[in-house]
Amino acid sequence: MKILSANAIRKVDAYTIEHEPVSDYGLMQRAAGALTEWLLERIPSGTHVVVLAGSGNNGGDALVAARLLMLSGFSVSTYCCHHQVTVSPTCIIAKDALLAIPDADCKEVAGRDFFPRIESTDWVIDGLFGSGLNRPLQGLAVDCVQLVNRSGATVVAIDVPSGLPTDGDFVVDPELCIHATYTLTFQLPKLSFLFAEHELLTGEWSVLDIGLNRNAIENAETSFHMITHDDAAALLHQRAKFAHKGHFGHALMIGGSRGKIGAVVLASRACLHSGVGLLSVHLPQGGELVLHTAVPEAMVEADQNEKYVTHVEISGKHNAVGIGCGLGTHPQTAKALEDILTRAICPMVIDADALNLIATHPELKSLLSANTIVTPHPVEFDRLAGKSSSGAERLENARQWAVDHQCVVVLKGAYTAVINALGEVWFNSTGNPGMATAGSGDVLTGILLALLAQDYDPFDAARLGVYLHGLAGDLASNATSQEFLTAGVLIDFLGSAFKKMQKE
Ligand SMILES: NC(=O)C1=CN([C@@H]2O[C@H](COP(=O)(O)OP(=O)(O)OC[C@H]3O[C@@H](n4cnc5c(N)ncnc54)[C@H](O)[C@@H]3O)[C@@H](O)[C@H]2O)[C@@H](O)CC1
Ligand SMILES: Nc1ncnc2c1ncn2[C@@H]1O[C@H](COP(=O)(O)OP(=O)(O)O)[C@@H](O)[C@H]1O
Ligand SMILES: [K+]
Repeated sequence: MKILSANAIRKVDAYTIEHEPVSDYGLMQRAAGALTEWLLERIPSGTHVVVLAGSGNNGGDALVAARLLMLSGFSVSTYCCHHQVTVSPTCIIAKDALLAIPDADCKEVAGRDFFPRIESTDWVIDGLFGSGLNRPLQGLAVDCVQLVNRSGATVVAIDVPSGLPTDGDFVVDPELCIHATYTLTFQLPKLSFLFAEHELLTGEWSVLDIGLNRNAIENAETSFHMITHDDAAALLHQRAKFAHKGHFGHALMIGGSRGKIGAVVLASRACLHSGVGLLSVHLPQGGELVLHTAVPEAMVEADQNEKYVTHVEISGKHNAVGIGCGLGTHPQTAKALEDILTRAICPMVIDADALNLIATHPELKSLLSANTIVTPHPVEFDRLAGKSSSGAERLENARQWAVDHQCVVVLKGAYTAVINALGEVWFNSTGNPGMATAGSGDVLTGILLALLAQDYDPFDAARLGVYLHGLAGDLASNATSQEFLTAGVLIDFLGSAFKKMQKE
């Protein structure tokens, strides 16, 4: 699923109006119709609704919704905050249609004295600004936003919470933006909804289909996508009837240090449960018995050192290497990492402490082979690339890093971003906060290693892997709870996640 910029959406909008039997106002009615349908299923009957309409088409949507809610029997008070001298022609049509209803309550807000009174039991429909916002809010709009935010009312933002830039192209002061309970956005998700700092502003968001032209969407250029179930399912390889374990690769997992053997155990278990043919694990000698006991399916290559990894034999027998889980950052481990990066010729996934070592030994970056997968969480990424002051800035830095190092960057989070060496970004759509628990990143590394060993293209492996990982988390939390989720439980649900991806 594409994520389009405000500008691209405007073009799709215009194309739809030009090529389909629908006018500007017709499209607005469709949008407001979808919105009202959503609202009617949720607003308790008898609720007083306050509608705030700006002077653009977002305001027009709000005015059409106000009319539809009135016709459905709701008590609706509408306030027009015309922050511009020119009001959009479609917005004027919508307003005239509202005023044509007997008893329509529609007031102009000419200053603070005209502001509505908002009760905490009210529902507010925010149609002040949508995708046309091009700068931070000022003046009366700010006062209006703050009135809404302090009211305690349930707030439904149309398309985008007013004050939030659709593409995340400027940093928003939360005081200058609507804090929506729900955001109902049209047709496609918006980039700025995917940054952690905007959760307070968007609340729970969902996408409403308003039937914009499919061809126009297909032809629109963008670097941003969301991974859907169908996208991920299409990447899954089918297994041949006569396949044997040699067809599914021999992976080498390198990790663990004293006190952190569990990380490599989790990653190894996840790898074995993700279809790998053979798995060898290289870990400090002290962890050998633990690994044999916890993961009997794996072969163990113990390091000469008891507590940390110091030297790994890299041979041609391995199809993929994973390194980093619980690895520690001992100087001798840094040397071993340098040696591995120099000699390994197969695809690699690099996580956790291996990334921390690269951050403290930047000369190692030049040893990364093309299409290596790196899986930093935001703090690890900032160590690698320098601090970012916002989610949007970190995403841009990660794109640049992927291009500069010709790597696949998996920037982990609630909407994990998988970025290829061209700077194209695919955001994951599965997963939940139950996965914010120790070791869930190790599970991801195990999955990715298994897919690489099975000869998946690294960018495909990363997209499929993050989707499966999040899906396992969703299935686990639905069957138990987010609180109950541990990395081990996540592995237990990997089987069901793969099953959901297979063709019926
Ligand atoms: N694209 C679509 O698919 C559809 C869009 N519709 C609605 O149209 C909206 C976009 O409408 P518009 O392009 O008219 O834009 P808006 O209604 O978002 O904004 C109106 C105008 O305000 C001005 N403005 C921007 N930032 C400002 C600021 N900080 N202070 C004061 N003025 C500012 C701009 O000149 C902008 O054009 C969408 O968000 C959506 O709600 C729907 O009506 C129909 C379908
Ligand atoms: N709120 C969340 N929603 C969805 N996924 C999440 C959330 N929090 C964490 N995750 C996922 O869990 C994993 C955590 O990885 P990481 O921080 O490396 O954990 P650890 O170091 O404990 O193994 C990532 O894949 C991340 O995307
Ligand atoms: K809005």
